[in-house]
Amino acid sequence: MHRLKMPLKFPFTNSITTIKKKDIIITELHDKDGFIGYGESVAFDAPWYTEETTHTVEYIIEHHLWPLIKAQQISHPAELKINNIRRNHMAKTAIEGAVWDLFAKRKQQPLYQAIGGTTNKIPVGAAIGLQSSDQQLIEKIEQALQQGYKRIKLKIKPENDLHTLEKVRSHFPTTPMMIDANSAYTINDIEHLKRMDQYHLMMIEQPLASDDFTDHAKLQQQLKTPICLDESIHTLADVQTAIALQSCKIISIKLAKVGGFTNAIQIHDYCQQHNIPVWCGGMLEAGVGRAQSLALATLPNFTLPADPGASNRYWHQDIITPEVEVNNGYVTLPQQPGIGYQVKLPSTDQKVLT
Ligand SMILES: O=C(O)CCC(=O)c1ccccc1C(=O)O
Ligand SMILES: [Mg+2]
Repeated sequence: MHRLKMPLKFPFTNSITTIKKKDIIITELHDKDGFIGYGESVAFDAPWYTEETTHTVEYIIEHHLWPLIKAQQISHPAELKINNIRRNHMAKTAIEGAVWDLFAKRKQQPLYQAIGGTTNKIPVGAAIGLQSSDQQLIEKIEQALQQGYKRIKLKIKPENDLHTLEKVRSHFPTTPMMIDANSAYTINDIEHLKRMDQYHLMMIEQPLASDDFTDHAKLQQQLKTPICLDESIHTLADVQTAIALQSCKIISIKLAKVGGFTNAIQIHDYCQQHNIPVWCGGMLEAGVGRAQSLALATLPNFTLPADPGASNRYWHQDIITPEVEVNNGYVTLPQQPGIGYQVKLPSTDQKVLT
């Protein structure tokens, strides 16, 4: 486990918190033949998005996950038995992602192909945090469009939301645009939220609480704008509940939320069978997590642009070479085995588990 601290280029603010730096754990998994797989913990240092933090991830890996898996004999990553550890999906992803990378490298295959991806060209969008003024927000959107991003996701919160959308839409009347509330509203805001229908947004992400499938269903019934669930979705059972209750029309899948590729693929397939489009949300990932999220987004039902874009959007310097680049709104994944990028890590703060 490599422990890194990476400062963001600029603070990223949502309805709950402001992120200025990330504490990241990169896992490095060795096999007896000398192959190396990498995984990433995308947890934050506080439990505002899910219950996990960088510290709980480190603890669970060292004291529970690694002891559980180190003697397991598997011939495919889907055989990994980690379900007797409840939840802790970010910790599991940091290990499971490394197992998949190692597996793909052993097969001499790009990770995206190993998981069943069908293209290496992924449309990506830009997520823009809350800004201190509308003018600043307009400038940030303009910059992102100039960098080639084709869809814009705005963080919102109840104060000023309609006013801001009015301003943004008057500057960018046709840009594909969506908003993410990170649970800032309640069902009592239903009349207020209905007024957002006039801004022809692609979706509103997670307007209500993360465990509130019934109120999301009530809201979706009255809202033309599609609801996308993010924080509500941790398991296939969550997806089944959301679809059965019609709590949303779109689902955001993140590896870290659902405990890795095997679960993410299952969720993707279920959504595809039920005509629910999915897209790959971002977690301000460093290079390893970014490459893995983008690999996931090559599955065929990821039909909407992904969050994870260019490395240099968030980082002064990423931990992979080459860095992830965006050209004309697309990331093109390399054809090298595994994640396809070289990982370069400082040798300073690491813990060896045997
Ligand atoms: O560009 C990104 O990585 C996505 C930014 C983002 O919206 C986000 C970042 C960190 C945690 C949660 C979220 C979210 O989608 O809610
Ligand atoms: Mg979100």
